Amino acid sequence: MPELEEMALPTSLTSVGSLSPLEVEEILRSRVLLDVCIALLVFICPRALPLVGNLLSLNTAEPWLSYTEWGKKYGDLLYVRLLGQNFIILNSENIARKLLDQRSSIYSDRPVIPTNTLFGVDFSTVMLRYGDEWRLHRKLFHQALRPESDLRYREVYFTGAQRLLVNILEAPAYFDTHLKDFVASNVMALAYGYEVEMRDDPIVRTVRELVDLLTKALSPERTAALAAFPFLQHLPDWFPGAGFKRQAAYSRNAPPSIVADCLSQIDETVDYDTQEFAIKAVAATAFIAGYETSSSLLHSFILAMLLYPEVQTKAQAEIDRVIGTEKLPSFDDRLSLPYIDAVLHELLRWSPVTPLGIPHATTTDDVCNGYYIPKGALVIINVWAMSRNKMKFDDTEDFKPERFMTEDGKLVNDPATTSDPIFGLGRRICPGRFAAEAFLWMAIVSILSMFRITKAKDAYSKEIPVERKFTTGISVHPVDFPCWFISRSAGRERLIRQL
Ligand code: HEM
Repeated sequence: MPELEEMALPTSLTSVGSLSPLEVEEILRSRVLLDVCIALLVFICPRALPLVGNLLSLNTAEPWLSYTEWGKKYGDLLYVRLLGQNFIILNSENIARKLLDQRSSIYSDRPVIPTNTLFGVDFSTVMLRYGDEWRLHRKLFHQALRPESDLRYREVYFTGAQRLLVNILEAPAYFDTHLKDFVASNVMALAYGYEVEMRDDPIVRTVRELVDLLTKALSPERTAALAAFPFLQHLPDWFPGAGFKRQAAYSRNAPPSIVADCLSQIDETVDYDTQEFAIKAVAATAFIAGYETSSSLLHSFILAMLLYPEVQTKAQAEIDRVIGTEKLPSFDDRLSLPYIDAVLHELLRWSPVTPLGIPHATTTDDVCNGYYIPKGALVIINVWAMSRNKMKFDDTEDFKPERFMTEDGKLVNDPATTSDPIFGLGRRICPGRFAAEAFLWMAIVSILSMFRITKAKDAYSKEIPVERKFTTGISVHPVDFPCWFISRSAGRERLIRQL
């Protein structure tokens, strides 16, 4: 494989970790890093396609298991040069905070990834280069999704959770679809103030298919198929709300949403078109960025409850003790339910949905701990390794909410759930984190209050084993598994059936 020679480190750079071609190959076994690389690789050098084929044939099952090893083997900062592109991999939270938080003016760009343009999603906040357009997007997100705005959406999350429970009661085998619909309804409400139908909403279905396609698009083997879907370049027009034009007055009476908030704040005297395009883009991004990540986490939550029934029992005991067995939990109960918050925090740690974050890029050269980091380098946040930091957490593969509880049963406050590296770092940190953690909490507490989740049984009444397995890609999702939902409260069932 002669091309691998090119991956060796150039002597002009002070290498962070000096890797032999074999070691580089080992790192490339990670399918997720590969996903990032391939998109760039095909862009930088189309002739590299045969190499892409070779790399894809590597054994890539459970790639993140090796992410924890990188730090141990190569240190906190790892440098890989691949076909002319510099990759810096941050393996520890300390170093990541030092660079991305404290030197955020250098580390807040994004690499140019050709799939975005091909799929017509280059408008998305997530992949915008560091500059004025991105700043305008962040301002709009901040107006709509800052922590104080959360209160306005509580009713939406609560109603959505009740619908989720009804859907699971009626068609438990499709729980994954119901979880996705729950997330979709929240994100649609956040973005557009749009109230989705109880089940199988046509707009949600269309957008869900699109997001599925986009998630797959980031996987390298699909790159070749991109040119086949030029219609996706018209993506923003597919979204509800895209038809609005100069309706700022109308929006003031509309339900709260990103679009309504932004329209009501629009400055009609300056550059209206730029602002209007940014509002559409921000709303569409909210769906793309929030949907897959949040529904994957909820699917992982069900998996964790199956694999750790003792955690489920403890959480349900807390709910029944605090609110009784007849009432449905609401946000007013949150402070009295610390263990449920610990479950949420542990879920984020146990199942980092984007194990290598979303790559940042440097805007100028930098030096860190005596190492030279070049301008334009791709900066990968090894979230997986951070969540497996043995200095911070013991038994890292176990689901143990107790690690976020004090001995006297209080929640450990520091750090807050929303500052978990799963939401990224620095200026590009996820602006949807406050909303996401609120509606995830609502879903978790509602499901636990209503159902005992157990392993499914086969025709011989034998439990069907469940394993913790995830798909690969830039964001990961648990592989489908069967399970049963057993109603635990006739009183609660009556309440939600009144809907
Ligand atoms: C649990 C669910 C979620 C997770 C785990 C998550 C995770 C992330 C991560 C890792 C990033 C990249 C941060 C970085 O570059 O350092 C990100 C960016 C982003 N997320 Fe989220 N996210 C979630 C939910 C949401 C929701 C619900 C929304 C919107 C309503 C949202 C909107 C965004 C946007 C707009 C960006 C791009 C920020 C930028 O590039 O400046 N996310 N998210």
